[in-house]
Amino acid sequence: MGILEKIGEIEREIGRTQKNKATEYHLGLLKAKLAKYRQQLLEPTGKAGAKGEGFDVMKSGDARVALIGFPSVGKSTLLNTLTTTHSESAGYEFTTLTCIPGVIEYNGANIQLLDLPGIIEGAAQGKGRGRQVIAVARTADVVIMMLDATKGEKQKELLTMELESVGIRLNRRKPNIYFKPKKGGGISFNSTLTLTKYDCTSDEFVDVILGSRVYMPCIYVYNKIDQISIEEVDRLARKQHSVVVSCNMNLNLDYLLSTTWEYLALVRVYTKKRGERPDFDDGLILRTGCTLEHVCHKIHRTMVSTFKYGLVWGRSAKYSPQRVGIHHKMCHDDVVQIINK
Ligand SMILES: Nc1nc2c(ncn2[C@@H]2O[C@H](COP(=O)(O)OP(=O)(O)OP(=O)(O)O)[C@@H](O)[C@H]2O)c(=O)[nH]1
Ligand SMILES: [K+]
Ligand SMILES: [Mg+2]
Repeated sequence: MGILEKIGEIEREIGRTQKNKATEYHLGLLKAKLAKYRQQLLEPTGKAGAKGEGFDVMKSGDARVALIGFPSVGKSTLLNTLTTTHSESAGYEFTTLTCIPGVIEYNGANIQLLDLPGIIEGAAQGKGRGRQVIAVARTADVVIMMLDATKGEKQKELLTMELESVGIRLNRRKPNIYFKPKKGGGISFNSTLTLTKYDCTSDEFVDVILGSRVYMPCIYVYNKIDQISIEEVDRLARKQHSVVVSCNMNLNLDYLLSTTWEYLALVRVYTKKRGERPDFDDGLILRTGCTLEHVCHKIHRTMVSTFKYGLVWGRSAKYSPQRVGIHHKMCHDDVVQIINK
């Protein structure tokens, strides 16, 4: 019998079995068996699979967020709640076997949210399809590490180690160092600031030398808070970079969205024509720290060459409107009018 048939058989048996105290143990065994077979589906088979096909999904929208976590923490439930896409969610592990993209609309931006298979210890070495999952995470602008609030802190440590082992640095700043190889061998390095003993650890230095490191913002999302005490919720909510939610009960998901927006570091800027009202239905989505030059580029590639000055209303303006040059830094929800030569 093939794996798929075995899976089908167990699923049918689970479907037939009434849920009650007497069958609880038996159902548990069935789910464990199901998870085992589903995990085998994830394992690379034969030569072709050894390399493992990637989960390449086209990038779309203004930014990308990847969902990383152990099996059954509720990743698919989150995707189902926040987007119109459906991803199978169920009470057994390895329900999701591939990458499923959905879209969150927030502040006028389209944010691509990627549901992924659960990863397990050893993922970075290729266990499950861990490598492929992690490869997708690398392409994201923000990682949401989903954790089961009813389980210990161990999951966070293990996942962080898996990601670290392949060069993904979470919530850490890229050290301010650059280097160039010297002609006669060796390297010379330089810092953009004066280094003190504490500015850069030897590990960070190795990171810079080896390159291929990615520094990513990460939100630790503790799901299933409906299952824990209020004191415990409070404790988890106070942790750095953490948000507590219940995907099933729709608790605190608004806060998760606003935190995601903040970590994505996006801003929305509106444009207006002379004598007209701003078009509040159609903002431009840019990165925090962008200047009027970025805005011009976003409107049209030739805009910069004809730019004379800008008029800005909003938080970046000292008074409204303020006449500004091309290097003016924009704030979220600013309105700008561009005057051409
Ligand atoms: N109590 C509780 N259960 C939840 C919550 N969110 C999800 N679940 C349950 O957790 C189980 C797993 O949910 P999934 O969405 O399939 O989890 P997943 O992380 O996508 O799982 P895999 O794809 O197998 O890795 C399901 O039975 C969900 O109903 C929550 O907020 N509270
Ligand atoms: K599951
Ligand atoms: Mg899933």
